[in-house]
Amino acid sequence: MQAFEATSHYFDQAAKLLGLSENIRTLLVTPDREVRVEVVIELDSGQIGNFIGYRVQHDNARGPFKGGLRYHPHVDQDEARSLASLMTWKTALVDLPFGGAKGGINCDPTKLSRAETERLTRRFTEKIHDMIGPVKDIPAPDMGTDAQVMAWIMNEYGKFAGFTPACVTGKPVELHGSPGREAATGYGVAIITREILGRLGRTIGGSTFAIQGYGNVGSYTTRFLAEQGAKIVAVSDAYGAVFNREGLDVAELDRHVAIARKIVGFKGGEATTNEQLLTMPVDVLIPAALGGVFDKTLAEAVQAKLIVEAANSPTWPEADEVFNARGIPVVPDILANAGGVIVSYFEWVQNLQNFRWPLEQVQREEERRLVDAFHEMYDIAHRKNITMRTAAFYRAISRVGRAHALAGI
Ligand SMILES: NC(=O)C1=CN([C@@H]2O[C@H](COP(=O)(O)OP(=O)(O)OC[C@H]3O[C@@H](n4cnc5c(N)ncnc54)[C@H](O)[C@@H]3O)[C@@H](O)[C@H]2O)C=CC1
Ligand SMILES: O=C(O)CCC(=O)C(=O)O
Repeated sequence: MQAFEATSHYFDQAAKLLGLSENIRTLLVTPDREVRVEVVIELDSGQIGNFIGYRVQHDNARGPFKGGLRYHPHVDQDEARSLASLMTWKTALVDLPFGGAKGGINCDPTKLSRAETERLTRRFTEKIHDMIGPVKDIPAPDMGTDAQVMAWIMNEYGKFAGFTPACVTGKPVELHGSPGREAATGYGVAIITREILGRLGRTIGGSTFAIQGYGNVGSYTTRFLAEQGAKIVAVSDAYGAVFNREGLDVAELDRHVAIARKIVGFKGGEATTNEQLLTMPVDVLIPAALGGVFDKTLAEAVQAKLIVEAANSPTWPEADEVFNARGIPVVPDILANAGGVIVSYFEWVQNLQNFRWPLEQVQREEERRLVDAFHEMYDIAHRKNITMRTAAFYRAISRVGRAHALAGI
């Protein structure tokens, strides 16, 4: 099974409950537009570097296409299609006036210099500039990209369209970005974790956590949970993992990562592996790195009592069934990590209005939207006796379906 098939499987589970006809299901599941471009740059060595970039625009019934750009060696058309579809359901679930898109470049950003990354980003923007823009499609950061990459996109896009900060979100705060966007996804994961634990009669302070991935999402999630008294017993990145039964000192860990650029070598815990981290006996397991992490075998070995999907698509459908059968609740990606796109929406609004919101307002509004969406989803799941994932898709599909019906074809 490939990524888009997995996302479509989750879509189908909820679409059946909604009683949608085959034609409407096809309309909702099929991407609107898919672009694949060759991106050729000169490498620092003087050699030519050939890369392939993608942008998939899934659905725009509720507003402009919206979604991140990923720089990673696994990026391909199918992954972009799957992630674009997830963005449609994510923006609808938290009721943003956007559709869904996703894209990226098949490359290893850890092997590119800053100058090479800039040339790659500018050339990719040049290739797709006619399909993006503030009322068409608004990219944002995802794995392997950050505020600097977004600044280059804004600058390159401006060469074609004039000064247009709302063409991309997740920009540096000094360059029309929003306060709170960098931390927004992790901040949201911590809020959602607090809410689900509350529903289960538990607290962040009384729970242990293992977190896979220590990039933007994983590290901010860890910090916000630690601030609320969480015992973080294990974290990992692409190079390895660290474990401390008594709880890691997160401030110390951050000091180590700031210098070493990786978790490996941190003295405040024992070295361990990603595989061990995923099967540790913790209260809450938070995948915050790649997709496709949990297959059936791993799902059977997981000992956590709750999973909060900070990463996109970490769970294959057969693993989802195992978690369900084992009574392990899974908070789905399209809600758990929606804080990022919520604050992207605030950034877009601020850019369109040439106005700046303070951080407190951004965080307050992010929290309100997430808390409302969480309890709405949780209540649907409870009432209909379905998983939180199916309830989330159910709510999102009904909103997108209604928009299509009202707009007409
Ligand atoms: N950046 C954002 O605002 C949002 C990101 N997401 C999702 O969150 C996930 C992480 O994204 P970011 O934190 O932005 O990426 P990032 O590039 O900042 O960090 C990725 C982290 O994952 C680690 N990693 C990579 N391969 C790994 C492996 N095999 N095992 C363990 N760790 C591994 C990397 O070393 C790094 O620590 C992705 O699934 C992304 O789609 C979702 C919503 C918004
Ligand atoms: O902030 C955004 O527009 C999208 C972030 C993203 O790619 C995601 O939520 O998966």
